[in-house]
Amino acid sequence: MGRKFFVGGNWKCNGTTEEVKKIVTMLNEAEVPSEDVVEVVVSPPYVFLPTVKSILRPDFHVAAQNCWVKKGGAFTGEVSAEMLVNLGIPWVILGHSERRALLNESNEFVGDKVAYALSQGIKVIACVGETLEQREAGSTVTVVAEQTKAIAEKVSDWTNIVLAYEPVWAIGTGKVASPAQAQEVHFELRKWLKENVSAEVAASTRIIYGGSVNGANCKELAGQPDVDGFLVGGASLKPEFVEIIKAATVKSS
Ligand SMILES: O=C(CO)COP(=O)(O)O
Repeated sequence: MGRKFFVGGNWKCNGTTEEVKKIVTMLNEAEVPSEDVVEVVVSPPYVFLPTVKSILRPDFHVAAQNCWVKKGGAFTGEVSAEMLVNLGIPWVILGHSERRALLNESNEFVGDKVAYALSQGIKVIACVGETLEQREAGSTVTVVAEQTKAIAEKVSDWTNIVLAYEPVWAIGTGKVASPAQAQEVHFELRKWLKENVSAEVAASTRIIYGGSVNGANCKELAGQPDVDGFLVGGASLKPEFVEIIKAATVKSS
C-alpha cells in the first residue's frame, strides 16, 4: 500500500550547539537508503531548529518537538505553528508521553494541537501509548484507541499524520517491546482506524514504534507487518541511528 518507512529521531531536551553540529555532521556523512525508501526526520529542541535545518542534508527533514494549540499571541514561553511555518519546519511531534505525563496534556488538548498544526500545513507525528499500570491492567488497546479517537474527532484528513505507538514503559528504560507486542498494538491501531476512520486511512497511515529502539533490535521490529518505522529517542543521538535508518531495507528486500 506504499507506506514509506519513516524514521524519526527525537532528541528531546538534549544537546549543546557543538553536540548538535556533531550529530548533524555524522548524519550528513552517513550512507543510507534513498528518500524513495525511507523518510528521515530529526527533531532537535526549538532553539536548534534553524541551525539544524540550515546544515542538515537535504534528504533529511526536521521536526519541532511541540507547538502551541492555536494561533500565537499572548502565550509566554510557547512557540506557535505559524512560527514553525515561518522557519520552514515541515514536521512537529505532538502528544509525546513525556508531555502528557509531566505537563498534563490531555487527549483532547493533543487532538486540538494536531488539528491546528495540520491546519497550518505542518505534518504531525502524533504519539500514543500506555503506561505499565495500564498494560498490566489489560487496557493497552483501550488506552491507545482513546488517544487516537481524540485525534480522529478533530481531523478529517490523515494524509499528513504519522501515528507513533510509544509504550511509556519502554521509553528510555532499555525495555523494548517485543516484536510481537509491538505488532499486536500496531495491528489493533490499524484496525481501529479501519473501523472508525476508513479502510483507506488504515491502509495508508504509517504507524511507527518508539521505545528503546536501537541498532540491535530495529531489524526484527521492522520485520513486523504493521511496523512502518520508528521514533527513536536516546539512540537518535548516536551513530547507531544510521543503523536504524537502514532497517528500512528490511521492508524493501
Ligand atoms: O520517547 C521516545 C521517542 O519519542 C523513545 O525514547 P527512547 O528511544 O530513548 O526509549
